[in-house]
Amino acid sequence: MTRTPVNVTVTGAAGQIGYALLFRIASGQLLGADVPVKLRLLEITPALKAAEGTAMELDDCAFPLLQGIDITDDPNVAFDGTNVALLVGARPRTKGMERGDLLSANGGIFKPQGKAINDNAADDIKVLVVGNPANTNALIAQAAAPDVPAERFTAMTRLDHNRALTQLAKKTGSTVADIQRLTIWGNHSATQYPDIFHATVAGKNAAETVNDEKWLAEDFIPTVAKRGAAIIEARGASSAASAANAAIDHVYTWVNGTADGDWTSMGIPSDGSYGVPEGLISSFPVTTKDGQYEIVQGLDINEFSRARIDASVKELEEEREAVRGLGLI
Ligand SMILES: NC(=O)c1ccc[n+]([C@@H]2O[C@H](COP(=O)([O-])OP(=O)(O)OC[C@H]3O[C@@H](n4cnc5c(N)ncnc54)[C@H](O)[C@@H]3O)[C@@H](O)[C@H]2O)c1
Ligand SMILES: O=C(O)C[C@H](O)C(=O)O
Repeated sequence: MTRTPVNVTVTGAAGQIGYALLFRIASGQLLGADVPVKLRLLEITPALKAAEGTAMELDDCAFPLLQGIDITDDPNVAFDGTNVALLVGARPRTKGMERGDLLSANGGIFKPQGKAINDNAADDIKVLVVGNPANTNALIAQAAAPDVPAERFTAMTRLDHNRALTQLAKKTGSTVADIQRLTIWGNHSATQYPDIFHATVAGKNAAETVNDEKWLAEDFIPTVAKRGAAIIEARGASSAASAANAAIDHVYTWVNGTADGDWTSMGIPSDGSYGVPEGLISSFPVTTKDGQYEIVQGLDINEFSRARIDASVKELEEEREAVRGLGLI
């Protein structure tokens, strides 16, 4: 039976992440190896020609699942009938900046895009915000889309999750496949909290296996939280292939489900769980099934974790106040 193609919109399609992302979407890695896709590429006018070049290369791959590519600088066209929207297009930070420094530069992009999603997208729209500061940009887009269920707007902390998996695997001499139930809490920023207290390595509690609070506080957490800056320092440009990979992972897991007994991390609107004020888009441990996610409930949060979750949530509240002040929500 022929399946109806899923419309996938990628903003910032001519950028670094766009280039690493589009070919993987078209090859079936975003939604599944049997799901045909139509791509919509949104760019600013001066970058349309570059986006056309990428589309030519997509054509030249002859991907069996790719059933069309539209390129536009009009958000209303880009989000028309869209089922999955990847909001990547935004200015990346450069050396010495924090992601929050991008609030006013990038915040203005997400309000009109949120409105265009509200007015044009398909009823089952799922949105992933990658452009930084991702959590608060997701909040801005969501606020501009009152007709779309709030929980469809998510922000990417899967890159942080993947970074934490690898650091923990290295420390414990295991592989990432041995690790389950790791959590990123809070903001995709230097205040984020990668939590290993509920994680397992080969079935054993990760924090007990590591048994080294100094490493946790002084090595693991800062390495994960500041990895984006370390990549910028090393590459002279922000992460691109690993960010695209995380975007693929985020949507694939949202649509296709988490493995039994495991969970993942997603930036999602808080329902008040774990003391995170309702409505803030904060990272939580989530399970997914049938295209829906649920926050993992009932985890014991120790003092070490509580202080760090609270600090990141405080930053999210400050960002929310800042964008309120800018009239973006
Ligand atoms: N959440 C994460 O984990 C994560 C990881 C890596 C990068 N990022 C962020 O992703 C964003 C993109 O990074 P990049 O390296 O691809 O940047 P880039 O500069 O290479 O590309 C950005 C693209 O967005 C386009 N763009 C700008 N305004 C737009 C608009 N209004 N509509 C559509 N397109 C628009 C630009 O023309 C450019 O082609 C940055 O904000 C970066 O900080 C987030
Ligand atoms: O750090 C950045 O500015 C880019 C991205 O958010 C990352 O985490 O690599």
